[in-house]
Amino acid sequence: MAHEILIVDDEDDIREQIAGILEDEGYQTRTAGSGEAALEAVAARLPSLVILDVWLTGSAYDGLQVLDLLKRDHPALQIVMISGHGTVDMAVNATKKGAYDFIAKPFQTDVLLHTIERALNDIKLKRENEALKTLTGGAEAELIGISNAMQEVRKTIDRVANTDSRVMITGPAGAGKSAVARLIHKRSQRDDGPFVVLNCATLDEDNFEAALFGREPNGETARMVGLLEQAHMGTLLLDEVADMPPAVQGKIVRVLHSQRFQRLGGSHWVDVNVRVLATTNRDLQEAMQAGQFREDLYYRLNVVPLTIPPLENRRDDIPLLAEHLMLRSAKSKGRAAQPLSAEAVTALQAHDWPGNVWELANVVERLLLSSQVGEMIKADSVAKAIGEDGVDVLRWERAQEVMNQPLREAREAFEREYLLFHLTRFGGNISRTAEFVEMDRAALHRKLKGLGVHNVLRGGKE
Ligand SMILES: Nc1ncnc2c1ncn2[C@@H]1O[C@H](COP(=O)(O)OP(=O)(O)OP(=O)(O)O)[C@@H](O)[C@H]1O
Repeated sequence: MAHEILIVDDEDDIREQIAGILEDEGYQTRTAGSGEAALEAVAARLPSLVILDVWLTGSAYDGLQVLDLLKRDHPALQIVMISGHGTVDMAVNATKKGAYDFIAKPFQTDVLLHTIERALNDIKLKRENEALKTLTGGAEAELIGISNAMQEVRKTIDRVANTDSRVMITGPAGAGKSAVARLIHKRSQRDDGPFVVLNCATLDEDNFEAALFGREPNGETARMVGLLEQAHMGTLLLDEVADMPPAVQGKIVRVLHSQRFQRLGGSHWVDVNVRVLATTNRDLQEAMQAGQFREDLYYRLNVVPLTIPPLENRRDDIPLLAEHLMLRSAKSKGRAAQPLSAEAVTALQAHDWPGNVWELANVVERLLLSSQVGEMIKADSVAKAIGEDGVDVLRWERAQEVMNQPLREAREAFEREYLLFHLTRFGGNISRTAEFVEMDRAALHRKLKGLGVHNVLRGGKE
């Protein structure tokens, strides 16, 4: 995807000259002749980078003030300053205020191009580092699997990744839907743009629209840039899209049609260029029939349907997945990976994995942590690691305690243990737990609160 660069200079011919140079290099450009026009242009649509003249005659704001204002609202925006009267002081001041670099006029074309390239590469690196940091949360774009089902999934990815088609990824919790979405982004020409995830299951209705569309500043709150805008030139994943509140569903249909929207409290239109992918673990046909999911949104999102079967229906994938997850765990824990014996792999293949790859990842991590360095992992350790969740939480002493309580308290104690067990099993993820215990997410939240175990979720993933 071509990067879009905003050029801010009060001199028409310099603006045009820079725009010409950049367009020849394949960049898209926009121009602004004053500080005010620059602020408006950025508010209308976030560019990849801004080239900003320090001296803006006839403007209410000079370049350094514009720099301040842009950095305040968009800390990650890269800004390269230019000036005809560059002094070292000015350059130092600008970089202290957050400018990426400072170029003195008259500048050579290759200096300008090199600086821009460096700035854009830095953005990409930063994003990759962020992705790496969340590696254990599933942010890598790697898809292991040799089963027929996964080969089909991979074929579909190959076919659609490099188009702008919307893809609806369906499958049970932990099957790898987000992993597939990341791979689609990684393989697309939007690869150097952002990959932004909107988790529809965790946002409450009141904050949903602000998170998605952003908010103009008012007396109390600063401007907030929504996820839709953050995904400009990249991909937005609507994770667990069935949980999107009905009012937002209607709004997003319009955005998908027009690629523009208004921030909350705002009146101007923000144009975005975003590819949208969605995941769901619910049957959307059913949700539509129940009046919980809009038909028009369904048809807009379901351009390419892609289904990931549960792990128990593709046991061929388990050996390679286990090995991959072992390496991943070992890396994140700073330990050496431990070899799995053939019997251990067979034992892993025999289990049904209701929590799918998440559960497999948990068990593999437990095997790693409980084994001695260099020790071959055996089948009985696997059986123990799989069963351990239950033994850990529902301990016999506690069961005896429960037996001595009146029914109401015993039931509460059981419910608490039961839900904690499944929450632990699903890494603190409410949506996945709710799906497994067959409860509505909101009802599960209320139940946990009622049982006084809501706090264990703090810091847990949703
Ligand atoms: N085929 C795969 N190859 C490698 N890693 C995988 C694969 N499938 C899943 N994973 C890993 O397993 C974990 C769960 O996968 P992911 O988050 O993509 O599942 P999901 O279906 O989106 O589940 P949920 O919506 O419940 O989070 C992640 O850490 C992911 O990286």
